Amino acid sequence: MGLLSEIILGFLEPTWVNFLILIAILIIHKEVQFHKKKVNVPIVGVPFPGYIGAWIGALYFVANGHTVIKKAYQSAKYEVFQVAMIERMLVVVTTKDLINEVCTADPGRLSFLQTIDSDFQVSYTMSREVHSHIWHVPMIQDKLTKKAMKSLALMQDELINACAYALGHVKGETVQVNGMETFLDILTRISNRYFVGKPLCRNLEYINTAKEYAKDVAICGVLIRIWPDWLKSSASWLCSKIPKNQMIAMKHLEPTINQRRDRMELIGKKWTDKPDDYLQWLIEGAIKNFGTADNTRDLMLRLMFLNFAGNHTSAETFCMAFFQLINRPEYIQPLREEATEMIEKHGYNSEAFSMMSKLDSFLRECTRFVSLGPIIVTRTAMDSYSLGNGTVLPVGTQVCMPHHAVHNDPNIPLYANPEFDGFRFHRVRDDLLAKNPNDPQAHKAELWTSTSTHQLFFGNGRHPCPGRFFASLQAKVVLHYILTNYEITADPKSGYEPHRYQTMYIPNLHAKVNFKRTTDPEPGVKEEVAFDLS
Ligand code: HEM
Repeated sequence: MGLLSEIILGFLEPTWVNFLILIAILIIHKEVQFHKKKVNVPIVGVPFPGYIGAWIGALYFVANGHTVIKKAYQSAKYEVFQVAMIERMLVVVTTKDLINEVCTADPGRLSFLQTIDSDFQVSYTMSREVHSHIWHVPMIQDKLTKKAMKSLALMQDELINACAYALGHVKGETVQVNGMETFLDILTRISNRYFVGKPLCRNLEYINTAKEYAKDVAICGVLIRIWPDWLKSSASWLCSKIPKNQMIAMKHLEPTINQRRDRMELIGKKWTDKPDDYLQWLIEGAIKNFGTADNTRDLMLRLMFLNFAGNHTSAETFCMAFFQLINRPEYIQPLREEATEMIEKHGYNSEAFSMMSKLDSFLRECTRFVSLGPIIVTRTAMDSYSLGNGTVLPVGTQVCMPHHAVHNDPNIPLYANPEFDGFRFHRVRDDLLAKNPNDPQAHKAELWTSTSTHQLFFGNGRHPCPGRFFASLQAKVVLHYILTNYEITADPKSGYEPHRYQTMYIPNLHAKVNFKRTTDPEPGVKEEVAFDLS
């Protein structure tokens, strides 16, 4: 064996010396990054200036990121500040003008895609191609939203089955479930009814893979990005779950894709009852873009990207709102009454749900009050970028905005009283309607899906979430169904406050909820669930 191979193999041994070498590499790498991307604004959350202080600050930030950012924003001392994280510094802008500037900046200079690339290490996790040619993204807003609005019956059908399966369908029976796990199951199944259709959306192995994907990508993104480029490929060995899940997804999707391609070739335009789901739009999109849909793996990766972008975000948001409802049961009755009134008036369709102003307000208030993290809309400087106030961001600097602090800022008139007020946004619409009953825009003011410098939950500017209309409709439909068919009660042993660490707020993953079915099961659902379980 050559000397070089012996040295390399030596490094693979799990010894203390090798561990210390790795830590040294990590520290040197962080130091180099720190100096290359030095921004001349105050660093908050560090006990004292300098290198050691930044390390202590970074460790403190893991547990207290939310308070560090909130306190810095509330102090009103800084237009721009930065925080130390383990793998990098992060710049935060606080004024309305700077927030607007970053949101609307030229993506070639302050890039969203580069942020996704470095945060989730796309080349090692989701594949470079899916990320560099994103022809599948516009379909979310164009086709998926329209399809969901038009065919609510599909959502209802999947929901009835998923709830019967997860929450029980026997009248009078109480089932206790883990909230987050259950909502992730239900919402992933519903989304996949629109992504791939039946029967795949009820295949337990496929759904499990679709659920796991986002978590794996997020974890692996962190595990890989902390290392210098030359070590990333080796670090990606730690992430064997992603290729494994891609293989499982391929196992389930390939036969369906082949079958659809064959039918398209054979029947062509005369195929009148062809599926109308995201997978089909992908196949047709590939043919339109490249003249062929032969690259099955590419189609699978794009579909899994959709699962990455939509499942956990929707489930965490829903769960977070649900836990707040559990803490505030006085909202249940008014929400039920409004839903009944709107469905009686408009029928069970997307219009009725779009007119449930109290429900929309409640959901937005939950996401304002708790949220999924302290920061949002992170952008990476592609060249040296001067912000409007003169702050220079060197190449590679990440800049973001403190949306949770903004959403709780009493100086913004809409949030003058930042305490929880579930119908805050409903009243805005009500006031507008009282002033001008014929104003068709009044119903659309300050909706949950609105985006602005003071409503940043779904992003704002160049890259607002294209899935937000789908996610909003889905959350409303699911919440309405649960409120009309189950009695919900808190588990006295569970806490419903979110876990908060670094730049993430996650609903309490251990919290349980009791669901008591109050209505008879829908016809046929019992048999269908039994069949799906077999
Ligand atoms: C409540 C659930 C959701 C939340 C809170 C959420 C949040 C966000 C946010 C904040 C952004 C913008 C990030 C930025 O500007 O930096 C975003 C982008 C995105 N979201 Fe969502 N999202 C949700 C649901 C969904 C769903 C259901 C889908 C797909 C069906 C989706 C697909 C995407 C995609 C593809 C982007 C990137 C857009 C682009 O490249 O311009 N999201 N999401």
